[in-house]
Parts: sequence; structure tokens; C-alpha cells
Amino acid sequence: MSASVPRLEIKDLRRSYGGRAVVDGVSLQIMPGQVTCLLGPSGCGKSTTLRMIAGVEMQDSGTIHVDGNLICDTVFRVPPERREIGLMFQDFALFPHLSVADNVAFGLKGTKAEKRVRVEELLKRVDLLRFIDGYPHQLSGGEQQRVALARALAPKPRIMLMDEPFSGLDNRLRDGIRDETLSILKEEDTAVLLVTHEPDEAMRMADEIALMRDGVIVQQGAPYNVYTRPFDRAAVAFFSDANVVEAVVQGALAQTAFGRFLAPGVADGTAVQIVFRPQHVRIDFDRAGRGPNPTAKEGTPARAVVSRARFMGSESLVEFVMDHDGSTLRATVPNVFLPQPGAVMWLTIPRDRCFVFPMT
Ligand SMILES: Nc1ncnc2c1ncn2[C@@H]1O[C@H](COP(=O)(O)OP(=O)(O)OP(=O)(O)O)[C@@H](O)[C@H]1O
Repeated sequence: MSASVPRLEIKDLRRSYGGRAVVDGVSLQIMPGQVTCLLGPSGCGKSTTLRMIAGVEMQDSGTIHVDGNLICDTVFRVPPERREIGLMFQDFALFPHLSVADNVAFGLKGTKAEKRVRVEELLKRVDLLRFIDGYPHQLSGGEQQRVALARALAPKPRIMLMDEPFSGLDNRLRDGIRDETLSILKEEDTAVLLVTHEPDEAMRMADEIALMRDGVIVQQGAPYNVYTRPFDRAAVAFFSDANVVEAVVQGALAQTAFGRFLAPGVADGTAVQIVFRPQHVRIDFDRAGRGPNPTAKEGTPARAVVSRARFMGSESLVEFVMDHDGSTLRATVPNVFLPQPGAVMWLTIPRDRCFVFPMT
């Protein structure tokens, strides 16, 4: 198989329920060994997309190809069990009455001896060989999850579809299992489509993030690009808290209390939102009623009064009330920074860390 043929390619998938388009023209390509995360809020159509790829749901239109071969359009349909697609869902439910070995062997074909070889290989891989003759109820949640992974991988699927597979695990366990799962899937050269509504999970696991909203993919790219070049205000806010300053453009510039912001190509009179993350707000102490001098890179400092400061563990969150309009602005600072409420500070917004979006 040529390296340039996607392992999974979906084109213009659509599905409506009761006249409402739930998946509204979704296209994606995933290469072998690549992890793509379908990331979006609850109800945006992620699971429906996954179910159509798995073959348990029929699309209204659009095509699905695996390694260049059509597996489903509106007339032709390879049944789910012949798609060579592995599934891992949150409620992964091992069969309680089957041993760990029989759970892993469940979807395998071949002789008893051949199955045993593959089961042992996989249990070794997920570091659970010692439980081969045990039963699911004897395992912790994390161990059960690893058995589920072994079971899903056993038939050597070309594609793995995962729907919030780690959300049932507690935080400490989750990071380890996520990383372990990822390295096994990469070793097996499986193409992975992972559905999640958690940006942290997507950032941690994905080679590529497809940001989904209201049935469509609004932005797609490497995690760094999606995070640093968000498509719109909602895309910023999906990954982190976001501050917003509103202004009106004149001569391709938006004038604010923080100085002017470039708004190239935006027509005069257009209202814009200047959006920036709390970690990018620069805070300076008041010095005899003044802040730092304005610069081209950071603009003009604006005077603010601390209303609240909280220690969050690895960072501190400070809320300010802005002098010029009484609006609230949030800043996060690494480690411990807990100024007293009422303290006067000056805030600047680095121009390379903010996004200017015309209001729609
Ligand atoms: N069989 C169905 N019949 C009618 N509506 C459905 C059906 N399946 C899903 N929907 C609706 O389609 C929309 C998208 O559902 P879907 O499960 O794909 O969303 P999601 O993005 O995976 O959300 P979540 O993260 O909450 O699982 C929802 O509004 C849901 O109620």
C-alpha cells in the first residue's frame, strides 16, 4: 500500500435526524499510525460520525474509503464486522463471565493455539500477562481498560475508533493509560480517530485535531496550529478561558484602552472582538500612578484594580476590574501570585498573543 494513500478517508458525510443535520458534510483523511482527534462540545455530531465509520449507522450521503477501497456509500456497504475497524468506547464492558484471555480472543479467528499466541502477545504488550486466566471483576478500572485495548487490537484492525475511552478513569490513572495506549497504537501503525470533548486530551494525544461544531469541522490542523491560530472566538474559548475586548475599526486599526490593534482587511465601522488568553496578559505594578511605557509590541498599559486572586495549584488566577469601563479581565500567573483585592496594577496585551475577530 502506497504511503500516500490514507488509511481512512471520509468525504462529505451527512446524517440528519428528524430533518436536523447532525453531521453536515464532514471530510477527513487519516494516515496509518496517525491519531486524529474529533474535538467538540457535546451534541456536535462526533459520535454520529464515528458510528457511520464503524458501520452501525448509515449516512444519508458521503463516502468512506479504507486504504483506497470504498467500504460505504449510499448504495454499497461493507458490514461492520468486515470493516477491520476496532472500537473502544467509554463503556467498554468486558464480558464478565469470560476470562481475560477469552475476552481478548473474542474477535479472533484461527486455531486455539494461534489465538493463544496472539492473546499472550497482546497481554504482554499491555503488561497484563499475569492476569491471563483472571476475570474482569478481579481487575482495576485501568487494568480493565487495558484489556479492552488488547481486545480491540487483537484482530489487527486497520483503524481504531475511540469514543471518550478514558473518561471513566480517574485523573492519575488516565494520563498513564493514555500514553501507553497511544504508543501501542503507533507501534501497530493503526490509524486512530479519537472522539473527545476535552481539549487537554486532544492536545495530549492528537497528531491532528479536527474541531467540530454543529455538525461541521470548523478547523483542522496540528494541535499547536489550532491552539495558536484559532478560527474564531469560540475556538479560543474552547481551549481555555478567554478575555474579550470590543472595539470598532477605523483605518484598519481597532482603538482600545490597551492601545491600537491591527485589523488588516477589516472594513471601517466594523465591530471587532480582540480575544486573548489569561496567561498572556502582562501585569505590572503601579509606580507612582503610572504603568510601564507603551511599546509597539505590547501597546498601552491599562489601569486595573485587583478584585480577587486565587491559587490554583500550578498557577494563580487574578481577576481585575478595568478602570476605563468597569469590565472584568482575568489573568493567570505561574506559581503563587496573590495580590490583595484593591491593589492597583497595569495590564498590557502582547500583540502577538491576541486575535482580532470581526463580530458576526
Ligand atoms: N438516533 C438518534 N436519533 C435522533 N437524534 C439523535 C440520534 N443520535 C444522535 N442524535 C442527536 O444528534 C446530535 C449529535 O449527537 P452525537 O452523539 O453525535 O453528539 P456528540 O458530539 O458525540 O455528543 P457527546 O459528546 O455528548 O456524545 C445530538 O443532538 C443527538 O441528540
